[in-house]
Amino acid sequence: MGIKTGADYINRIKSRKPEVWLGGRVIEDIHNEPIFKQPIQEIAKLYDIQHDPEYQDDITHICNETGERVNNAFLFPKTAEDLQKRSKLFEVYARMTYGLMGRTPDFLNVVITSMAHNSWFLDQYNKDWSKNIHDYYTYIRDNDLFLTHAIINPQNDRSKQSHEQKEIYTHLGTVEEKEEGILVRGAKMLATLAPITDEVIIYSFPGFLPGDERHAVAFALPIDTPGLRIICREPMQDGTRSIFDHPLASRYEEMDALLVFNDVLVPWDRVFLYNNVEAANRLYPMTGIAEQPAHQSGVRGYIKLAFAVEVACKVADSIGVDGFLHVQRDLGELVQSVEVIRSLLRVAEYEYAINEYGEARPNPDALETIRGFLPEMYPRAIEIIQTIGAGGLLMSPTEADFNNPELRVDIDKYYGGRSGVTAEERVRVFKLAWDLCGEAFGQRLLQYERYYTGDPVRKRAIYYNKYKKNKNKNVSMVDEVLNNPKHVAIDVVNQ
Ligand SMILES: Cc1cc2nc3c(=O)[nH]c(=O)nc-3n(C[C@H](O)[C@H](O)[C@H](O)COP(=O)(O)OP(=O)(O)OC[C@H]3O[C@@H](n4cnc5c(N)ncnc54)[C@H](O)[C@@H]3O)c2cc1C
Ligand SMILES: O=C(O)Cc1ccc(O)c(O)c1
Repeated sequence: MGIKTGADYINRIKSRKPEVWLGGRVIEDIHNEPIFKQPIQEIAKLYDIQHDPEYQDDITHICNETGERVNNAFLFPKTAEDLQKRSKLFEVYARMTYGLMGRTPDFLNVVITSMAHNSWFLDQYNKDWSKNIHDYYTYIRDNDLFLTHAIINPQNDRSKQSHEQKEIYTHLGTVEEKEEGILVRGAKMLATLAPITDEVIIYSFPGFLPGDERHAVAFALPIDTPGLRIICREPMQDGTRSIFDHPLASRYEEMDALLVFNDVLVPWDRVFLYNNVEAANRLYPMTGIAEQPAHQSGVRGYIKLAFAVEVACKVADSIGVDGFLHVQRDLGELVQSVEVIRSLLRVAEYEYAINEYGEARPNPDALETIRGFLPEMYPRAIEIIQTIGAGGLLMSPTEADFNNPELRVDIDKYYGGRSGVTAEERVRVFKLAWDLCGEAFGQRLLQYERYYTGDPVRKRAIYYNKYKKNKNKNVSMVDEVLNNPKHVAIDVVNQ
């Protein structure tokens, strides 16, 4: 067992019956639901290219343990070469989806790999937990499964801890221990792509306090486990819009969902952490599940930013405005922002460190800096597309208009771009741009970039506080220039 095909993935979707709610109804046939059809095809492509000689060596390897070919997301990174192999996988998957799908299978498969690789951490608390994550890693690696995750509590009252919410099981928590496992109840968000995945893993960002014990759990389950209800947000498209009119929104929408656990049984062998506030708070910082997937996020974000920047340049060129100085200034800024992220990724990959457990981790400062700046650079790219495209972004005729011969003459005349750019060429670029910068689809992509890795405000504050702590340990240049006699300047004024 090892790499699977797109058809294998689609067959798994067909055989599962998760309880998915969308627009007030239960979706009986996920595979044939128009809203999910195209995204399923996009994920299937990622499975298929594992078998394509053009990509295979870049994104898969032979597993030492089984001798089977498996995806590079399952590699325990021990060397710089391993990090490069992973980076190549992230880049190939991101290029296939233009960085617009954030939670392709590589993301969570890297999370699971990282947890399993660092199972020494769980060992300190409970040997069963570390065995469970190892077995789970082997299971998803060998069956090449696709996961979603939900690590945030629903936004009820953020001024209170989980155990202080109005009702005790608003945030997901353990109800009781059973012979077969633990019974869990309550909700967790925001599970991207949940309806079209195989499994879900639950863990949490740190933030538990004493009293939150019942909420301090981590586990994984099949997505169609009885009692697990998936409530989808309103779709950004209806699944019937044409690729001509919505070249991106018609293909790359990632559904997001709230997960409600109605007394769901988690078998003991799927429990990775339970009833332990300290372990739950340390899981994220200690098991590499911040840095390793942040490498994926960084590469994917780089491709998405580069794509948006190319769209901005094409919009400007197609209507002949890129000769104006202020437009060149804005486009130059965007091209440089792509270079900043590309350079940070190189630092992350080349200035890696091997920890005492033999795991290679990309440079965390470079990754954290990407996390800090992408949520500013990507919205800026979108804003620049909006200001360069201006009114024209709203004025594109539809595919049906193009197909009507009575209108076509006017369309060809009045919708053409600068010399050499036909009406169809210009309109197609503008429709692409509108999907990114105007449509609800594009607004979600923006929101994703701001929040996929947590609240950017608190992330920056945490980073600053870490810097301050380390800075105090090192020699301060300011103290040195003021106090070190070797560096004190001769006081020429008073001499
Ligand atoms: C499109 C999209 C897809 C996502 N996909 C996933 C996914 O697949 N899986 C997953 O688990 N998560 C996913 N996330 C969720 C993501 O992890 C959260 O959005 C993120 O952690 C922020 O949490 P929140 O949205 O609950 O915002 P909140 O934490 O509620 O923040 C709301 C506002 O209040 C402020 N605030 C709240 N609490 C505090 C505090 N204690 N101190 C100071 N300020 C505070 C914040 O600064 C912010 O301005 C996704 C998010 C988006 C937007
Ligand atoms: O922080 C990152 O950039 C990567 C990331 C995002 C969301 C997660 O759930 C996670 O474990 C890691």
